[in-house]
Formats: sequence, structure tokens, C-alpha cells
Amino acid sequence: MLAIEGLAKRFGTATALDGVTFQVRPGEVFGFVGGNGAGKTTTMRIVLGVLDPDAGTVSWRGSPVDATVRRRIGYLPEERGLYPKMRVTEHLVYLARLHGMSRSAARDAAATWTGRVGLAERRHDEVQKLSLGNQQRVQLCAALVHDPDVLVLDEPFSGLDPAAVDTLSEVLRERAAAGIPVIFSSHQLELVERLCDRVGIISAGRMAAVGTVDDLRAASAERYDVTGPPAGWADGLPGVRVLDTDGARTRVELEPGTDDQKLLAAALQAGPVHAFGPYRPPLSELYRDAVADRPGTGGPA
Ligand SMILES: Nc1ncnc2c1ncn2[C@@H]1O[C@H](COP(=O)(O)OP(=O)(O)OP(=O)(O)O)[C@@H](O)[C@H]1O
Repeated sequence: MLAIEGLAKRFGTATALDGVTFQVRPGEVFGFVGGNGAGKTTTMRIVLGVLDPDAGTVSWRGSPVDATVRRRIGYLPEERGLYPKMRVTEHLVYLARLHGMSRSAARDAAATWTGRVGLAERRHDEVQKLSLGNQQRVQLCAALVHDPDVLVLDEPFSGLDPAAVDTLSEVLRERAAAGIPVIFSSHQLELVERLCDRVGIISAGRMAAVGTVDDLRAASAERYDVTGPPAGWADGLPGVRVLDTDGARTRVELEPGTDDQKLLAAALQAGPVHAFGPYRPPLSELYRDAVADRPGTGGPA
């Protein structure tokens, strides 16, 4: 397990991280989400030892992450760092060798990963001659080429076309199925919801929520969609907050302890009810709720 415990980090007078704690388990894909400047990259840099924390620890399988463990991590940094004049295969072999692979194993792995991400035709091109999206594919190969034990990827999906998004999603699920912990950051919350076993929401340097999307849903207020009665029927009902209305559909949130049958009775009193049932908010809504209590942090993820 990759365990991140009580990380704190200040830059001058600004607090970037303030007690960040969460774990990424072997075999799970963990989505790390948060607004701009929330602390995702800082956390990942500390995991990789690129930055030192002011306080807190990062451990892997119960021991502090040291240089040996870091060689076994596949890292996609936020600042993409490829040598523009190197050719794709040559570059990947060079990086794999830095991670201790033999030349022939490195060449095989470079061929496998470039094929997998759709770069077979570009293996002999200089990196600088590739489009940005294809450079991003090379960067992903660079994180995967040495068959890492842990994957830490900072916004791996940014800049990818839909086909590459599908391929990378498959690769991450496969790597997790092979038993390794996978953590990635992203602002694409639908993708995170679809792909991740658990998510961590960071807001202004603190974890606002960690769990499965279902856990986050269970911790949030119950919501119902009611279709039928004319708009306005739920205004002022005790324990009920109207979230929005769309034609004949009213979406409400219930305060804890509010009886859904009373809600239904009130709806029936206002007119015929054609549909009544719980509404499952997507991660994007759960995210907004999780960061809403924290001033200045409620911007879009
Ligand atoms: N080298 C640095 N010097 C000063 N401040 C920094 C430095 N690196 C990060 N910060 C600050 O730390 C905070 C967290 O930044 P970080 O890059 O970790 O956020 P993020 O969640 O990755 O954001 P984004 O989604 O925009 O990439 C921000 O307030 C940022 O300005």
C-alpha cells in the first residue's frame, strides 16, 4: 500500500498542503481531484521525492519511500520532460535503462508500449516532430516502460484524443488488475467516476473527502426527483430544499430525518405524480458539495 500521512508543505507564507492523508491500495485506481492550486501536484512531487515535505511521511509496503522504491515508481510529471531531439524508441530505451532495465528488455518494452498507445508508426521520429497529444503518449510510455510497481500520474488524460483516453483507461485498469496501486489526478470528473475505485478530493491543501463514489454519495444528503406536480409545489416544505426544476421535474434535497413518504404525499397533494425516486448525484456534484464549505475553493474542478 502507498500511504501518505499528514503531509504539510508551505511555500513562503502560502500553505500548499495541510495534513494530507490517504492511502492507495494495491490493485486500485485512485482518482485525485481538486481545483487549480488545491495541492495535487505538490502531493505527487512529494511522493516522488522531487519535493521534501515540511511534515508527514510517504511509505510503500510499510517502509519510507527511498531512492530504491522511487526507481520502481512510474511517474508522469506535470511538467512534461522529454528531450525534443531524441527519437521515440531511443528515448524510451534511455529512460528504461535509467530504471535498471537491460538494453534488450528496454527495447522490447519500448516496442510494446509504443504499439499499445498507437505510436508504432512514429517510433523513429524525433519527439519534437510529434503533435502535442502524441508527445503525451510518449510521456505515458515513459511512465510505463520499466514495468513499475506503483503508478503516479499527474493529469495523464490531458491533451489526449478520445481513442487515446480509452487506451489509457484500459491500461490503468489492467495495471491495477495486475496488483499495483495507480493514482492519477484529473479535472475530468466523469472519467474519474467511471474509472476509479476510490477518489480523494483535495481542497486548499486538505482532504475534503476520500472514498468510493458510493461512499461519498452515502455521506451526502438524500436527493429525490419528482415528476408531475407544477413547479413550486415543494417550496417551503419543512426539511426540503429545492435544488432545481426542469419542466415538470423537481429535484429536492432532504434534511437528515426527513421522511420521503411525506415528500411524496405533498407532491400528490399538488397534482398527479408520474415519477418519484432517489436521484444519484454524479461525482461532479459531490465534488462541489465537498469543497463548498471551504471559502475560495469552490471553483470548477
Ligand atoms: N514551487 C512553488 N513555489 C511557490 N508556490 C508553489 C510552488 N508549487 C506550488 N505552489 C503553490 O502551492 C499550491 C498548490 O499547488 P499545486 O501545483 O500542488 O496545485 P494543483 O492541485 O496541482 O493545481 P492544478 O490543478 O492547477 O495543477 C498553489 O497555491 C501553488 O501556487
